[in-house]
Amino acid sequence: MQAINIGILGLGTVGSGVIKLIKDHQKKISGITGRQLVIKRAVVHNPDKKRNVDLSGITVTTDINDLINDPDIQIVVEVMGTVEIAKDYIERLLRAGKHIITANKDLIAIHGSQLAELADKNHCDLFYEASVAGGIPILRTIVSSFAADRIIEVKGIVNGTTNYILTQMSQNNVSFNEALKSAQKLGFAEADPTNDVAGIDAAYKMIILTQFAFGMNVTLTDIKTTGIQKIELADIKQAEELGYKIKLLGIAKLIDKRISVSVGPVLIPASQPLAAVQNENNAVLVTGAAVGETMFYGPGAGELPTANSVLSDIIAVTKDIVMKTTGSRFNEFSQEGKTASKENVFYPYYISLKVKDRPGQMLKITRIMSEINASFHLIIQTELDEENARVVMTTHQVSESQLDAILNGISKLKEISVIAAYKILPGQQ
Ligand SMILES: NC(=O)C1=CN([C@@H]2O[C@H](COP(=O)(O)OP(=O)(O)OC[C@H]3O[C@@H](n4cnc5c(N)ncnc54)[C@H](OP(=O)(O)O)[C@@H]3O)[C@@H](O)[C@H]2O)C=CC1
Ligand SMILES: N[C@@H](CC=O)C(=O)O
Repeated sequence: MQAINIGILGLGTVGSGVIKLIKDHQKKISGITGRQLVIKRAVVHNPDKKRNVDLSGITVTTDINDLINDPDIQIVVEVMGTVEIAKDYIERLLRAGKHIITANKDLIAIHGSQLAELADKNHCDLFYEASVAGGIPILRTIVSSFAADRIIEVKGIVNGTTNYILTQMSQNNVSFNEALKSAQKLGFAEADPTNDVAGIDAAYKMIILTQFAFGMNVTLTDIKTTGIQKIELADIKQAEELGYKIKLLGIAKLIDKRISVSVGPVLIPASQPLAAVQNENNAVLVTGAAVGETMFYGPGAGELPTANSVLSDIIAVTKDIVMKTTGSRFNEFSQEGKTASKENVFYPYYISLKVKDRPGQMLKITRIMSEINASFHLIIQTELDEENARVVMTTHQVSESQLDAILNGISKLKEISVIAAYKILPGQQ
């Protein structure tokens, strides 16, 4: 049987998983593609590192030129991370005619369009199924199964690390730092987890989902992004008492033909399927004008689930090579898009405050709210100590600009500080 020789950049969590899956499932893959997949070379940072994967038959190097200049290598899998170095390597590999598969959402969210053009020019495939929601095959599903529908909204839990941390805090009373450490040990977190906890990783994934679902390009600056670093256990518990789970949620939706994308902690009614998504699992809800609401659920991070998505890309490229159809874009959908203005994006909110010298303070907040025609749904006050109370209020629907005005007004009050202001997803608790 003819071989397809593959190069791999990175032998960490995902790279090791790719090698294991190719070894374990070779017979099935050969049966489907008519080719034997051979990992020929790997590029790493430290070639002397002990690895928990069988590397027999693979030449390990630190020099990208060993892959670029090897005429036998047809496909290169980039699972090393970074933006600028990965971009430089991939550009050189594409110019050398190698097909590229990457799990790197940072790179695709920032430079995806440019790389897709270069891939076109060189008649190469550029696929990145693993870059969004790890093991859930969401990108190819949107491309193929939603091709005829008009997508109205895509929302989901698209970061495994933060969902793992929130689950551990809520169910096992584990501290934020301890939960983050376990997520790192289990291979869910990025090499530097800052982007995970700050919501940036989820925002990158929402950029890619927005391109696939709406054909529109947005950038990080278009996305209001809030992380989970400041979430307090008291708010997680308070939300639960009110019938909600707090999850880091990405939401992309069309409002009057304009796109609104946000990432942040959101209160989800406990009866909603998204509220039941635990640990490193992800879920993406795609709402189409014709099909209605659909949900895709599965592991959003981790060695083998992510490797499975990479393998689905490898198989797609291999089939294209066999059929001589390489060079078509992963996502062909593209249209002009403008971002929705803050006046037009409405949600109810959960606002948690620390209030000193209580008498009279609530009146000041009521005044701020009534000045902009906003109203409370409920107010709960709990004692923190002799001087301070935690006041939690939920609002009726307010626009993002009204919310800004409320928070801005409160920030001018000496006695009150804002602990949290999170969207509430409408629905039955
Ligand atoms: N982990 C996960 O669950 C998921 C990860 N991803 C994405 O997949 C990619 C890889 O993630 P993951 O496997 O977790 O990362 P790891 O940190 O576990 O592994 C990174 C690998 O890349 C190598 N590497 C890093 N920088 C360089 C460099 N400059 N030159 C050569 N080699 C380099 C490292 O070498 P060495 O081992 O020698 O240090 C290591 O083998 C990232 O883009 C990530 O965002 C996507 C979905 C899920
Ligand atoms: N760090 C990411 C890995 C997958 O994309 C996450 O936690 O989701």
